[in-house]
Amino acid sequence: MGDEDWEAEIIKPHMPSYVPVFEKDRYSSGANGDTFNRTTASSSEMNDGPSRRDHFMRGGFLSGRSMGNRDAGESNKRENTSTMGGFGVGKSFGNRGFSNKFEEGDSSGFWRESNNDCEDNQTRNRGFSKRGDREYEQDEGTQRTGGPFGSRRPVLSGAGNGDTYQSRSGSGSRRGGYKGLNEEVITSSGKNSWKSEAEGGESGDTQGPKVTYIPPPPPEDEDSIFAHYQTGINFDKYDTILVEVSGHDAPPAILTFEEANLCQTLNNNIAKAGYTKLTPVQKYSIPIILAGRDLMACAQTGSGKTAAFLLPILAHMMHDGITASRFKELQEPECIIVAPTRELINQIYLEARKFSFGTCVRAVVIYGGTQLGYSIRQIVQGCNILCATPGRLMDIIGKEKIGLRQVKYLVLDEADRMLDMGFGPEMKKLISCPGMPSKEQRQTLMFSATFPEEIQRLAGEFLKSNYLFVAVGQVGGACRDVQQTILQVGQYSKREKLVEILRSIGDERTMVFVETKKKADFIATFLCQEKISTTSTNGDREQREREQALGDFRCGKCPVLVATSVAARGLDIENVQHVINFDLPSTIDEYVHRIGRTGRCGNTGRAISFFDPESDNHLAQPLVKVLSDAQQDVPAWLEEIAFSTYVPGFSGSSRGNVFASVDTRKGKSTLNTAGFSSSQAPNPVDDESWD
Ligand SMILES: Nc1ncnc2c1ncn2[C@@H]1O[C@H](COP(=O)(O)OP(=O)(O)OP(=O)(O)O)[C@@H](O)[C@H]1O
Repeated sequence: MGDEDWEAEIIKPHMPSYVPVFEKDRYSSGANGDTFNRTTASSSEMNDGPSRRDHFMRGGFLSGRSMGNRDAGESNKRENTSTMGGFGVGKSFGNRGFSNKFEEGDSSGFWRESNNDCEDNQTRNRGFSKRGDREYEQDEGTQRTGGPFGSRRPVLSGAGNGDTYQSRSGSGSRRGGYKGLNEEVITSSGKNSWKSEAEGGESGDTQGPKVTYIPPPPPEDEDSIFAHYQTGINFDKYDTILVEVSGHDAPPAILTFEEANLCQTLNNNIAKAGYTKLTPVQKYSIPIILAGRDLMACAQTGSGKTAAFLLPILAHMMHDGITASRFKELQEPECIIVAPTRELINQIYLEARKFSFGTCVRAVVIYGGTQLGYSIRQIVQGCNILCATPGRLMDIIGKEKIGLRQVKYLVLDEADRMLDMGFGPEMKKLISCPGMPSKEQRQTLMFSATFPEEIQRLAGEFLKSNYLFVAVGQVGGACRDVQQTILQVGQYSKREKLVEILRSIGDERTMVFVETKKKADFIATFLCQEKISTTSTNGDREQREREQALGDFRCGKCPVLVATSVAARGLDIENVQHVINFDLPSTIDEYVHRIGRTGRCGNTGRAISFFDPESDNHLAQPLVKVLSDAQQDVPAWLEEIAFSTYVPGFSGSSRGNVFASVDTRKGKSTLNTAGFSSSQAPNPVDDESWD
């Protein structure tokens, strides 16, 4: 595939100038061989017949009927030349503009490692994230070795940034905004130095253009604040999901919002938000948080975890009174919420703003890729709930724009991500910051749909020893409202298959996940060329572009969003009916989060994943488990691959890398058919295990 002519494939489409230019030699070797005009799907894909392997049944894999998406027709509903320009609204790609040099004048040592938000951290993960964000690792690989598109040079032309190659940094750093520990900059003095995005951006450091982006303010009218989508037909089925609470003296669950005894304003806001009934995670978490207990809660994607922590925190704040006022010079928020991506933290902020509507509680959001001065101005106007991505939060703390002494609630959303090798060090620094109340003095709350055991152990450092653990359904399990299909598609057939599926889908909103940032751009351009209205978001795009892309997708202007894992977690977008894993992620947890962008809040959705036996075999076994546990059909060929790559002891015992099946304090566990655990041996949380 080395001599594919990529330029020939990306013939100048009738698109606005914003679409990135793909230079021939930068894609020419096409290492992934993703040839556009190939016609045949993998023949094995046609063979996923109903045969079953008894050994899999014995091995704990449930079998269903074979499946496969054969119904992808040739409908051309998506064809719409007038919308081709959906991808890439705004400026050209690549000219990201933050300094990646860290010459922080702040004295504290930890600033040396401070960095920016989610993706900054994810970028920083490259090379040492245990859980592997292929987007970033792959991108770095691309820089070094030619990567999936066979380029030795940066792929997207960066207007004006010169694309200076730095040996240890990924593309993101050059394009601004995505730097991290591995983005060392050698200063003129010859010393290594580190500079936060904010520093570079605000100080006008020559390493990159200033970050001047000020996000548009969200609509202020009540209708917009309380806009919501309808719960789906399966919302009531949530009641049948089993819940396990572990830890001592757990308060009983509540069954209705009334039982929570919230103040009238909160109740009004809940009603205006269209919430009439609690979801299981809310039934259990709200009383636990109201009782002042620390909590680690794990519940399926789209099942209302955000309100599960926001409502009781707000209730406490309303009850106890708040101290922050717009007239105070140093703002001291009572609550800090952190999440791994800019878009997700913005979404959480909007939820906080909704539920605190008409109260004296003021929520503020700050995240990377926006002007630091803007973040500061938001804070100084009064800040009770600070929603932040980690990098921007540490920048603001370092600049002494907030004090931490009043922090009573620390929330880690997508907590397993926040504690992994990428963000974990940052979080550890946060809890060690001067003024931050100790874990005994604050309430710490962690939420996610996945919670690997090793991450649960790390969490002990953040939580009081008597924290409660709530598991709704199967921890790490996929949402059952998502119909999952795995197709065997070799890398050379993926694009053709994607187009076939998208054409059969018509205008239904679809998220397409790919492995690398550059591939996201490329596939989006390719789809536009195919007259499928598409936009794209990934860590190489400027924040303004990311928000524009998400906005275009949300409002339906572009029904297809091509994204990297940056969009895998937390995003709650109405009416996403399909998720397509063009590339499977490197971990099964990421798969669970990705497909959770559809099938939310009782609605149904579909997820189609391209399984490439050349690269995805390591996922066969966990995939079979996830499919089986979610009562989905398991293709025979997938079982076969899973069996041939069988790892003894995998099934349910030491998930570690597969399922955090239970509260780790209970020891190794097995899952019964209902998805609940039985403890076998004590394995207390190891407070010392963080390193
Ligand atoms: N009790 C409820 N009644 C009606 N709608 C609800 C209720 N709770 C939450 N929702 C809605 O359900 C959707 C999903 O909620 P949310 O984003 O909090 O899910 P989540 O569990 O955090 O998902 P993820 O794991 O993907 O982050 C949101 O639109 C939210 O407003």
